[in-house]
Amino acid sequence: MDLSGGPDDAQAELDSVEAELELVELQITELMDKQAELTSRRNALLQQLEEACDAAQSSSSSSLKPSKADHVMNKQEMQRYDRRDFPWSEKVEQQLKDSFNLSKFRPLQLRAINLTLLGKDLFLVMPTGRGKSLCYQLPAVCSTGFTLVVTPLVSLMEDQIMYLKSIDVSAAMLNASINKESVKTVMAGMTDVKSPFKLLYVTPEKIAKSKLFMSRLEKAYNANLLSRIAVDEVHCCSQWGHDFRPDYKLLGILKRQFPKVPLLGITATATSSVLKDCEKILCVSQPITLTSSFNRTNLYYEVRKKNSDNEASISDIASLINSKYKDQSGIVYVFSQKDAESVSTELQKRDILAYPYHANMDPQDKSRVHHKWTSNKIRVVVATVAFGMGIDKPDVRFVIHHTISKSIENYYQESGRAGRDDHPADCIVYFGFSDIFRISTMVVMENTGQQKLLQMVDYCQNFDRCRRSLMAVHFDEMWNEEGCNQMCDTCRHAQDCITVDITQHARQVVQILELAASNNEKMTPLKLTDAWMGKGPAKHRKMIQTTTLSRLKAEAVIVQLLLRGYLREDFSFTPYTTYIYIKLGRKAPLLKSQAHSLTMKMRTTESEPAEVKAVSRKAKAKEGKRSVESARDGPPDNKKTKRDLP
Ligand SMILES: Nc1ncnc2c1ncn2[C@H]1C[C@H](O)[C@@H](COP(=O)(O)OP(=O)(O)OP(=O)(O)O)O1
Ligand SMILES: [Mg+2]
Ligand SMILES: [Zn+2]
Repeated sequence: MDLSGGPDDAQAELDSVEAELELVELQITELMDKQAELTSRRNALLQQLEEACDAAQSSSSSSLKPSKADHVMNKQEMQRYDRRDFPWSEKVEQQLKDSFNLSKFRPLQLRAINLTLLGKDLFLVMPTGRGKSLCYQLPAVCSTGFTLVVTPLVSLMEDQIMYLKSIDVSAAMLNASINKESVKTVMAGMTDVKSPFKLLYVTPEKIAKSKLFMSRLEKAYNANLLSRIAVDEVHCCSQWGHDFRPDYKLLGILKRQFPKVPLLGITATATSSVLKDCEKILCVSQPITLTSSFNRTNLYYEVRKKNSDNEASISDIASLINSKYKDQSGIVYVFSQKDAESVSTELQKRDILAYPYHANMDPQDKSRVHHKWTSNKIRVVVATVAFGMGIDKPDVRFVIHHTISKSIENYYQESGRAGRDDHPADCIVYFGFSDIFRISTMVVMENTGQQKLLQMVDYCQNFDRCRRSLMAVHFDEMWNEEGCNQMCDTCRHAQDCITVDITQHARQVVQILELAASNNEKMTPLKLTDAWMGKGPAKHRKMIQTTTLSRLKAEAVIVQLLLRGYLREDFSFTPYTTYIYIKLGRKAPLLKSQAHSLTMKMRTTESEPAEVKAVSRKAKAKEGKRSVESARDGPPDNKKTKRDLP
């Protein structure tokens, strides 16, 4: 080894080699991520092709195929459970009309009902508002004994019991608000061969904590009176589901103690990995999973930029409600209880009959608001997520998010309150930069909280892909772009979007953060944007290149850099609050390479500052070969600023 230049030179070269190695490793990681993404896409397509071939073969050949296990049946094999010649079919049809006053089944309902009546364990994944409850209510009415229904919320139970009473189906519930006398009556009814109720609703806590209840269940089981177990909102079993509830974890006892009773797990929002987890927790082996498309075809999805001025943002919402949705019923979702109070007051000031709803209100006040809204005495409920599962008003014409949801699953559930009568309805999110960080501090403790929030941000920041296609990813669904039918803003306004080169912008942001780090200064998202826009302290302005992008665009670039890993959030906890700072992400060093370039999609509807240039096809083709010259393509030197970075 030649150390003739002395140890200092060697050290300097070693540093530079190490820096370069780090860069190469990053590039390899990026390529490997891309490879994983493409491989998974290829596998999904191969599976789709295989299924299509299977289907073609089975319809063209009359010979019997070797029968597969039920839980891996393909679509054609599943169709035999849509028949109407089972021993119970006549009764099922009759009850559908006579008790439930419905004329026909919606997709998958009959299949689910036949499968559970055949005694199969079943997971049913169906979009919000599509009628999952019927899949256990109707079998309950057609079976001897009673169906045990596990439900996460007392309010859900009460709603269902109220509804069942109204159609003369006998149902009972056990929860903390039931008096001792009624508990006794219900417990006695569980083993009464005359079955005074067809459905018994309980919370998971009841099963986990009441030995008396478990012993009654056992008696009912031995007397063949426990006909079925339905676990509603089954995703609550899994830590990976968005509404995890610890007591759901103990429900495995049901299948272990009562193995002969068919179990029906129901949800609108479980991914396949969540379902696998639920399967383990509930101790069901290889249940049949019925999944209907998550797609609610009558819902129009749209994202709007939220005005950073609070008053103005509420005025935007109010004028929308007062014009497009005049006299119609809707929900405005907000971030906090405080927001629920203040936004509803502001909407009232603007002539909208709006009331707040949140977890901290008296139960009577909550049910009063719910009731008045259901009976159209008030038009708008301004609610936190407490107003969600089980809200079943058919004619909700709009669900507006004043603040983004904390995950796509949550958004799907919340927006799913709209249009349950199958008539068109709108789901609109107001997407604001500072809201991202408000929610971030709330979800920081959750294992996958940050990741899920960023997926929601990605949904909002996206301008070119169909909003439904982004949701499909979360429900493991293969998405065919035609399925949207122009029912989202990106499909409807696809032409309003261009690709812009943001490499130079990204470098400027990175430089600001490097400078801040060298001064031991922490940058909040607001401070970073201000500094970049030349609104920071004068001493900084001399040292950094400020941007001529509009604030909205500058924020969009920062969000994009966060989403792509060039920036990251960093949290600092005090006993009173959590602070959020922006730091360099793991991909930031890639920007050191002149060949590296970054693009993003932007809306053209807002006027474009000169330096954000659309990337032409030609330029894109050259992207791989970008060099020092293209780095000079950046913004013209801003007169106010001087480049003086270390
Ligand atoms: N076959 C049908 N025909 C017409 N309406 C139906 C049918 N089945 C159910 N419904 C109605 C009844 C309810 O008002 C509405 C929603 O049903 P429900 O069972 O509460 O939805 P869900 O449980 O799938 O939604 P969520 O996920 O929000 O709980 O649909
Ligand atoms: Mg339901
Ligand atoms: Zn679309």
